[in-house]
Amino acid sequence: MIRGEALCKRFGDVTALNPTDISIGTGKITAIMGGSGSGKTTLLRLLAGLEKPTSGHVWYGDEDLCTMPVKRLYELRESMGMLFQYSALLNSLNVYNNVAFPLHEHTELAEEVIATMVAMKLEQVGLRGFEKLMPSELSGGMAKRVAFARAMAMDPKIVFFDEPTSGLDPISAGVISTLIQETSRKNRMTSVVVTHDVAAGLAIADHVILLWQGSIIAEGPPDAIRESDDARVQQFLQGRPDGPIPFSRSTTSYIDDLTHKPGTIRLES
Ligand SMILES: Nc1ncnc2c1ncn2[C@@H]1O[C@H](COP(=O)(O)OP(=O)(O)OP(=O)(O)O)[C@@H](O)[C@H]1O
Repeated sequence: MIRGEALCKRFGDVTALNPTDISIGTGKITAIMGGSGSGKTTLLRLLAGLEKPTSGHVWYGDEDLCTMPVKRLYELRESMGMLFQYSALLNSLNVYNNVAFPLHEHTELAEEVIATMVAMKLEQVGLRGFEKLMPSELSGGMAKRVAFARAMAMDPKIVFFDEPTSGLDPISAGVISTLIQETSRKNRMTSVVVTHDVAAGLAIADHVILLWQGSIIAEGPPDAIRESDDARVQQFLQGRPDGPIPFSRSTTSYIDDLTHKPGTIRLES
């Protein structure tokens, strides 16, 4: 179980995440959803230990990620996989070496063992036989699948996915969602998925967390979220432009900005 306790993150004047308590169930898929700028990626990065909270704790069992020695953090990272929005493949390495990268970095395994493991991971994502291609020769969907294979290379216990389906056509997005779901179930893997894709999030998750302006406004199993009577939740689920969630995030008066009143944005002269 991963547990965020009073987790809070501020960037200067911006509060990305208000103090938040959150539990991520072991072996479950948790989808973190919410509008743009609601704090999803910030929460994911805090849970993965990629960002330090302004205050609060991230507990992995009884160990606090935020205060543990760096050596222990690196050990823990070896049991984590990450798949980011922009695949982040290493451009100078072919598909084989991209997938093998964590195995080369973190293990002493013989190359033939690594080759077997890479073949298994590429088979899982339907790309066995594409080992020699370079990232520049892959479509967006293929690159995501290679990134998925790489994230799975070390058979992680926990995987963090940040917008795994963004920018993909519906079929490629469906392939990635199915891979997340099947791999999580088969390997009893803990998955945390940040997504804008409401349908995919609700379809694959065991538990959904819905954020708005840095706070959790709803959480629970997908059915409970679907049936929520919170107007903000329904506006988000239905993708309606009008409702309690405003389109504009500006806090200053438009007229004041246009007339350059003191305290509003000014152009450099
Ligand atoms: N490194 C940073 N420096 C300053 N502000 C940041 C930084 N990262 C995030 N923020 C701010 O924190 C808030 C939450 O950002 P975050 O990226 O977590 O939102 P999000 O829900 O993932 O948005 P999106 O879906 O658009 O990616 C936003 O107002 C954003 O501008």
